[in-house]
Amino acid sequence: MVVSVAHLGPPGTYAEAAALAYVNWLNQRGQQGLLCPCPSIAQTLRAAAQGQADVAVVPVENSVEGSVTTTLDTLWQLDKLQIQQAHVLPISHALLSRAETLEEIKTVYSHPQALAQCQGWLERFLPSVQLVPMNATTEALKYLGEDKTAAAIASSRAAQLYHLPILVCPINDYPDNYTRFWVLSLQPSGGGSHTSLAFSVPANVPGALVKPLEVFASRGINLSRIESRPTKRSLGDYLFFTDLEADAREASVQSALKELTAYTETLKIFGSYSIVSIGKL
Ligand SMILES: O=C(O)C(=O)Cc1ccccc1
Repeated sequence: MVVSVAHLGPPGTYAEAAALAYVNWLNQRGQQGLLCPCPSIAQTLRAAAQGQADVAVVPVENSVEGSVTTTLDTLWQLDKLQIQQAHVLPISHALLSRAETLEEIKTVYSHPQALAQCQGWLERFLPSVQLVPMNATTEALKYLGEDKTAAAIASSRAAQLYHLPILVCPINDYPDNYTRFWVLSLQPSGGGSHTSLAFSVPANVPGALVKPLEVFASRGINLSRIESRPTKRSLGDYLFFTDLEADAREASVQSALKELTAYTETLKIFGSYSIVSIGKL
């Protein structure tokens, strides 16, 4: 069987690199993967949720810029996708352009995460350019051939794919720049070292968050991340995305999740999975 793997396109994105890492992992187990580029992160997740692709590979968190909020918000809405794996990828950004010098550049295109991860470099070396956010780091690359005043922030792999010169690399503000990607599908997750879930609390009262957290603390279950997102119902009303350093099949986690339902309004469990690291770490 060929596994179709939806990811943020056009080809050459960091999400595609993560999807390729997953396809490699499949190949080592005698399976084939087929890459399916999608126009946005939300559409990537929907492709898997609606069965147009077998799995979706999406960025979820960056070590410098934090959460990829579209991923968290779409996952909460879609409900039924389960995390199969996490991949951690080192991210090295390059400035791609047909310009010969930095002085010629008037516009820089990229994904908002990439623009944010290079903001210090951009302020220092290109303080007057117009920064244009795109759906993906590679979205503007096909236009760079015609316009010498345009540049884009993307990977060196993207530069090769689109036959574009690299003017400067790396340009990310922090050398230790990593992004975590999730591989999700409609299949039940296979278990592993981490469990991700999200919940809303019944009322905005003192202790509304302490109680759910105590459920884990009292059982010695470590949380590796907690991230709040607006419920979009009213100002100050939040969802809490939480990662546990434990497998949901462990008895202590099972009993914690059972108790948690008493202190939460809606609880969604996105599954237990292992983390695969790629490249230098
Ligand atoms: O646009 C891309 O290439 C993506 O995969 C999104 C992204 C952007 C910057 C860092 C990590 C992921």
